[in-house]
Amino acid sequence: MTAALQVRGLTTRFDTRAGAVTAVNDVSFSVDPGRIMGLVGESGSGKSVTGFSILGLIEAPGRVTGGEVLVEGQDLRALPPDEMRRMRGRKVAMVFQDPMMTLNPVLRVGDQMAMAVQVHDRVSRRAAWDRARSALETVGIPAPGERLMAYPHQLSGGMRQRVAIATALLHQPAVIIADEPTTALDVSIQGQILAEVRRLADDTGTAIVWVSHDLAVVSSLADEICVMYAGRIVESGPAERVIAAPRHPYTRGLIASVPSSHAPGGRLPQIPGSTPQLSSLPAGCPFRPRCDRATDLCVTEPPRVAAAGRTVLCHHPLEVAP
Ligand SMILES: Nc1ncnc2c1ncn2[C@@H]1O[C@H](COP(=O)(O)OP(=O)(O)OP(=O)(O)O)[C@@H](O)[C@H]1O
Repeated sequence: MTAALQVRGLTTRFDTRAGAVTAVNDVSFSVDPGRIMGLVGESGSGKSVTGFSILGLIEAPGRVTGGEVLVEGQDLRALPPDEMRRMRGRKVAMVFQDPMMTLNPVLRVGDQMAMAVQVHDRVSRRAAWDRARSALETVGIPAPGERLMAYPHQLSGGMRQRVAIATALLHQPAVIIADEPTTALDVSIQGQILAEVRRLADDTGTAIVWVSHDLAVVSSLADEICVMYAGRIVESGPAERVIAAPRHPYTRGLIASVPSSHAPGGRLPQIPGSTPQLSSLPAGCPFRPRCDRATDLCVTEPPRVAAAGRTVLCHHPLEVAP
């Protein structure tokens, strides 16, 4: 099976006053059709920059300096800018934390979704509205005909985010990059949307990259997980295995700090220290100053991939029972 999305060696740098920083450093992963990949890590780890880099949306002072982004086998980075624009929205779509990044406040939902259809496809207005209606149905919006007539401000936050997801679905893209789309919503609405997203991946075969700092959300939704730290993927693998038996000390720390993994009222352990400044990363392993397993080797040598079948960027990965 051709992967819906294959990212190889993606590297993105920003030229800042403090010097050049590598916000995305040799990132590789692939997502098959209908699968959901959760990209997790603390704030500043490079998740959003990864998403924007895939979509070719990095602007100065940033630049994608290397790597390949294959969508259904086609390298987006090799496309001329106008073809890349055509791919965006059609083959690869993005959903943001704030749905108003996608929605136009002065247009009815139906009008703007129909316009989004007609940007790429020459179909009648009627056919475009029909497609908008069925996209709303796909994300579980009740009474879609009424919602099409509404303006965005007449909808609840959860409903607006569903409309943004439906808009991303209009052209049946191979890949959707969703950047913290449920973070601003209350927990029950978030749960409903996550269930719809799971169903739409299964039903439509769209591959989804779900960017989140919230490991609890990602573990309930994703098939695979990639954990980012300081611009690198430090651990990746099937979601249930990564959660049940993390091998990177950073992943273990993230899991331990998820509230649901503890008795109510108990104090949550936090990973000591804070995320490093990309402009002044320590030599060796960037996680070393926060790691209780670090040795002299970690001070001098950057870690390499240390496990077969599962990526773990660590000199001293945790052992797991076979
Ligand atoms: N416009 C920019 N100029 C300079 N550096 C940038 C810029 N955008 C991002 N960076 C660098 O890239 C790093 C990663 O940012 P990114 O937004 O991808 O983090 P994130 O993991 O998505 O965090 P969050 O969850 O807070 O959005 C930042 O810490 C910063 O060093």
